[in-house]
Amino acid sequence: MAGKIQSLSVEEREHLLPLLRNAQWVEVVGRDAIYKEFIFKDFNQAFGFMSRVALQAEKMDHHPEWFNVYNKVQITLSTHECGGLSQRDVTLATFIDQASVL
Ligand SMILES: C[C@H](O)[C@H](O)[C@H]1CNC2=NC(N)=NC(=O)C2=N1
Repeated sequence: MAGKIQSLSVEEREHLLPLLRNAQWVEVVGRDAIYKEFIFKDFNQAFGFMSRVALQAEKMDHHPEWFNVYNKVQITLSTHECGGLSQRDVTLATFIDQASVL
């Protein structure tokens, strides 16, 4: 197994959280996690997006918590291993944003 995943440091948070907020990710209240809602034209678009994210999540071995109804996909990212936000969440969030506009 790879080394322990580190929670984001205070300095990393000061740098990264404003970037995530600019991209409409919000910090979850009461939990060290980020959340964003995506709305698509229809279920087909939403599920295509989810398929792209699923393949990447498997590659990264880092998986979103998500909820889908029809054209809506709500996603929460956090790293269980460190009990909060890690660089992996930032990397996956960036991928997810790119995958949402394909
Ligand atoms: C055993 C497996 O590698 C771990 O449970 C992985 C899988 N996917 C994961 N996904 C997320 N979001 N956080 C984790 O800590 C995590 N750990």
